[in-house]
Amino acid sequence: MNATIDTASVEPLKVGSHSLNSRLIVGTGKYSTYELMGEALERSGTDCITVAVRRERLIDAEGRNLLDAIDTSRYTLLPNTAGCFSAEDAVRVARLGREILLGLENPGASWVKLEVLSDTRTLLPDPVETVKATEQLVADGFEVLCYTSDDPVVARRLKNAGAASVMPAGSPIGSGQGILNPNNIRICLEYLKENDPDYPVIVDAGVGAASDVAAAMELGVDGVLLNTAIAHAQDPVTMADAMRHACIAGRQSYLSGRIPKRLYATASSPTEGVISLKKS
Ligand SMILES: CC(=O)[C@@H](O)[C@H](O)COP(=O)(O)O
Repeated sequence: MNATIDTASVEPLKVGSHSLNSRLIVGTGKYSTYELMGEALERSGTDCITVAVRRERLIDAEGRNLLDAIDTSRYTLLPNTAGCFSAEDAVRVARLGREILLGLENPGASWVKLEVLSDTRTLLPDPVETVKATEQLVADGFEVLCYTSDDPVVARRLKNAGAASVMPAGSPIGSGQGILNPNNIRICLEYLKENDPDYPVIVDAGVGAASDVAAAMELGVDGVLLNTAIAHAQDPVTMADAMRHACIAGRQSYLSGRIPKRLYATASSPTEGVISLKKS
């Protein structure tokens, strides 16, 4: 199956100096085998995949390097700082990721997905450390994509700190709860796109099913980043396909302009000039 056909029907996603054909960014963790991961990534139609830079995520139990299992000429890699709990740690890991990707001559060397977590139970982002790390990484020349909560005030701070994209969570990482607070995402969009309609806002984390991706895209976000919903699906490859369709459908639906919701019905066929039955 050719996974590139549908992506032509939506405009590219622009983030900093990068232009992506698919609006879906897919993670590389949690797959039972590298082979399954490769097939799912291909079927998702993505051209951008995110990779955790920490050694324990790059090298598996058999000593195989994740990057050897990926066709790095096909995807833009987005290194991420998963597993970091302080700005200092995240900045160090981001720099390490840049060195690795420079070695691979992958365009992903210029950017980083910043995750600075507060604790292992919730994996919620630490807003103070995230802002601090963003400032340092921007000063160091990175294009920073910030994983954050759906708090609009923090989202605005991150943009003001120079983030190339702000990525509010739909719900906690790996929880599969979908978009818990669409109104907060709406306010994030309003704050972040004020005077800057092309500023990229990407929902990152919490997706459980394809309908969550479509719902996020219909809110007007520019893309979705997800991992667990594909990797832990009973059939990851078919779920990847569903995610691809949902992302495109959600974007098209958003751009088409939905009808307003009404309390009462409006008839689908004309009520005027019809050889009429008696009105009751
Ligand atoms: C892969 C990655 O970067 C995750 O930390 C990300 O936030 C995705 O979350 P889900 O696994 O909930 O899709």
